Amino acid sequence: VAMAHLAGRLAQRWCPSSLQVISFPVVQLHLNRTAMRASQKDFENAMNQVKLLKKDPGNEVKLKLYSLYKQATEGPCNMPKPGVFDLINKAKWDAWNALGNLPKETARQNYVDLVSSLSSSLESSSQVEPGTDRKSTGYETLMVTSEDGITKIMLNRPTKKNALNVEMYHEIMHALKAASKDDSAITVLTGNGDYYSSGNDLTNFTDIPPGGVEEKAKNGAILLREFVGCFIDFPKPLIALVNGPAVGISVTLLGLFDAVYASDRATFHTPFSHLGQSPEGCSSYTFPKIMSPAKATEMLVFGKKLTAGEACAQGLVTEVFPDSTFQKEVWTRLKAFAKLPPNAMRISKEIIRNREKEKLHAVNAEECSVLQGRWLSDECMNAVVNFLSRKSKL
Ligand SMILES: CCCCCCCCCCC/C=C/C(=O)SCCNC(=O)CCNC(=O)[C@H](O)C(C)(C)COP(=O)(O)OP(=O)(O)OC[C@H]1O[C@@H](n2cnc3c(N)ncnc32)[C@H](O)[C@@H]1OP(=O)(O)O
Repeated sequence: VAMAHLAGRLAQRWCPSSLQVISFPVVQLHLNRTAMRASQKDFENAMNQVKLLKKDPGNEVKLKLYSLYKQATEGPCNMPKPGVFDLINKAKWDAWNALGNLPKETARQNYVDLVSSLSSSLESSSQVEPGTDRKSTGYETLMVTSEDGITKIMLNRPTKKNALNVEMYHEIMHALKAASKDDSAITVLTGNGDYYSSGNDLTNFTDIPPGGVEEKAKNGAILLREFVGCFIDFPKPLIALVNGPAVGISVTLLGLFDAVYASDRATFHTPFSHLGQSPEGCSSYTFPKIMSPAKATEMLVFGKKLTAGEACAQGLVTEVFPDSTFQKEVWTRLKAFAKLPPNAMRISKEIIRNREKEKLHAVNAEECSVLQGRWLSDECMNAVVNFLSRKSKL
């Protein structure tokens, strides 16, 4: 009740004059002209574009804009944390602080990318006919952009370390289906902020439907099976850019990608036993094949966290880059890949992957069915309650 009350107060304070939060970074603009770089002009243009947005992009996006602006202009957050009752400033501080040591240049680029995706999605969503699926143009939990033959799907809940809530599972499936049909040659999945993803959002376990926990677990297994199925069936080269730590399902899915590039800040952690759960994303099959059964056991059963270097040595990661040059180096490479003949790439992927597809779908079905049982276990319920009660979320 207290949380709902706080959320209501936040919404009341933020909703009225649509762009209240995003106007803040704009009026506080103090450009450090001596530090100008190539993208400074884009950054300034993006700030102007923000003022012209016709629709309110929502509080989560406005906080994102605010935090990227602060990171791009001032660097990592070193302000004292506002008190718990200073709700708006605390939310802003949290968003900025969540960016950790994200370099100023990357923050500036992310700000520009975010504004560009907003401008196109909010403009075109105002043109869609009534009844058209709004998610084909605007996403709540993702930033999807397509240029230079590359569709980029960016997980966009940085203040929650890009944890996958139910909406995000649906939006990723939607984005993958759209990317499989668009005219891009390759598709990239990455994370916004300091994390790639912290895996399944543990609050997914909290809203229990009238049918009780059994119904919840059954629906969860159906959703998970469909979600992983989209990765198994994805027809174009699918590349993960692991920009920071990855946890749980965001790690296991990597076995279904065609290439995995990681920043040296990334770590790979699958604490399934700690959570009373079991492996998914076909990792019970792909990981032993990729890295040997014993190494897979260390990760999937004992929850050993790997550095990017270790994950690369074990074949889960294709190549590791220093964080400071990660974005520049991988995007140069991806742009070159995207110029290759797209049909040849699809066909080559097909021949590499297709003979495994049936097996992967069977593994996926089995893993989901086992997890459905785990979600009802005391071990799992206790672990989720422990996480959520850590900060009085229950
Ligand atoms: C029956 C249910 C059906 C469900 C629907 C289908 C589900 C399919 C499920 C597929 C199976 C997937 C399995 C997994 O992925 S297992 C892995 C789950 N993830 C975790 O256990 C990670 C939990 N998070 C953490 O340990 C830490 O947050 C982390 C180490 C990632 C970062 O720590 P740090 O101290 O740096 O930051 P905070 O903890 O303060 O995090 C910032 C805020 O983000 C929230 N957060 C982060 N991760 C999650 C998460 N996974 N779930 C929910 N919330 C998360 C965190 O609470 C903070 O929020 P506040 O600022 O509001 O406090």
